[in-house]
Amino acid sequence: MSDRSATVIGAGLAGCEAAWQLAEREIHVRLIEMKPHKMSPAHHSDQFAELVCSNSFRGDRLTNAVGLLKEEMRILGSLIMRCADETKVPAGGALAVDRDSFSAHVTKAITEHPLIEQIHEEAVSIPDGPVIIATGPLTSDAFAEVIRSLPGMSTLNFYDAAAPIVFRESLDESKLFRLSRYNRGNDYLNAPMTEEEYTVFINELINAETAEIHGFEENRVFEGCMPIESMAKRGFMVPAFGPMKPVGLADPRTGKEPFAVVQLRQDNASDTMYNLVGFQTRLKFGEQKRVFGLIPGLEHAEYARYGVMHRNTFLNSPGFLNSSFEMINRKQCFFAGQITGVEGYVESAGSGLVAGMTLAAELNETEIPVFPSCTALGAMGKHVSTPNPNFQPMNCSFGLIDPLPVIPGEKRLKKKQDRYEAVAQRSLSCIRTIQSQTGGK
Ligand SMILES: Cc1cc2nc3c(=O)[nH]c(=O)nc-3n(C[C@H](O)[C@H](O)[C@H](O)COP(=O)(O)OP(=O)(O)OC[C@H]3O[C@@H](n4cnc5c(N)ncnc54)[C@H](O)[C@@H]3O)c2cc1C
Repeated sequence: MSDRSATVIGAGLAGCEAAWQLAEREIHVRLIEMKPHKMSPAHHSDQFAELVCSNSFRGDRLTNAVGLLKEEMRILGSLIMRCADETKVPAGGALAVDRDSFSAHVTKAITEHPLIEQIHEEAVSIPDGPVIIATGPLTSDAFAEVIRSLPGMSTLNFYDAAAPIVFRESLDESKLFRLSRYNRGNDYLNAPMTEEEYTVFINELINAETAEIHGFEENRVFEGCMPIESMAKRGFMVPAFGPMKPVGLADPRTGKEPFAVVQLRQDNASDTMYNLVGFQTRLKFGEQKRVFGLIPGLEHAEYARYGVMHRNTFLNSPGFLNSSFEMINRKQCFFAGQITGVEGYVESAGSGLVAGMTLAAELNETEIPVFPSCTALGAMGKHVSTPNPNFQPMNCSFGLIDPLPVIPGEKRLKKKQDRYEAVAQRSLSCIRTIQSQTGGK
């Protein structure tokens, strides 16, 4: 038995992946999971790596960022990807799984690993020594309080109320104008609307389908941050006096204030993503694309992240975690999964993989893997560790991964799919190098 050991708290997508990566590198793991004694409001099975909602791991092509992420994880020996591939069901270009079979495969692999010991209890303190905390978006209340009191912790969020974020290159900027309200600079992109356009938009908005509110997500939590569709339901002009107010935003092309305006604010340092200011929403994702596509300039908008309003415990990670998901103030204490500010099953497992590999290397005193931000795994690490006053959980997207460099004299690839393919190939070659330098069994 190995004399090097670590604790992993939470046997979800991230915790199982982290435990596996550690154990495969000869680290003895104590895996603490509160199920089945205590269940979060969304967990129902006694198996590990439970999929609490959809059975889809989303796109599986390399020209899709989450498809690239999956391939990186496969190369690095991911347990979650192996079990997902073993239990997949037909889903076109996506990877979907038989959820019970998937969880059963993960549970069996963890249970049969000789270096993983299972402890079925609720963690109510953080143990001394090397640890990875992966208790997820529905971390138990008592443990959330423990996390909240950690040194260096600025905020622990319990709800996620975010407006959609769109890729700049998908906007028709000929219909937008750049201006900050009252001429205080040029920081915002503004989509002006005529009265007719506003009327059509509001009618569609109030009739659009919204996502279901789970029993544990009481309505009252959303009062301080009202969804745009709820404002519109309160009165036709309410959005136009709220986030869509045109005051101080005269369109430079007409010299006049439009009837209403949608403001878009830069969302990342590389200026590739913009969020719709004040547009937090519970609309279903397809409805967001349809209804927000009525905003001039957003007809063909592609979404880096749809708006959401749901229960989600997550850290204000920038300044608290580094890009390997390790606490800046406490060496060998890592976080992994949705709690770090990544979003989605695959992203959660991916962060568990990075945390597990990194902690194993620290304990084994071998080369520490460094995931550059030209890879999907590295881009997620960069997202959670880069200072950002609007920090919000994010799915993996090409907007987060370093774009191809501009080489003077060389033509930029015209087609987006070709650019994504080139980004993916660059990333996979980098991941193969990391695997050859740091790989487990
Ligand atoms: C309601 C809901 C629906 C979602 N739907 C989707 C979806 O359809 N698709 C998608 O990609 N993502 C979805 N997500 C987001 C996210 O991808 C999943 O929540 C994902 O499971 C996160 O993985 P994780 O490992 O971080 O957490 P989890 O998979 O939730 O694992 C955390 C584990 O920690 C355990 N735990 C919690 N507190 C303690 C404690 N104190 N001591 C011991 N154990 C503890 C829990 O029992 C759980 O097993 C959803 C999230 C929620 C909340």
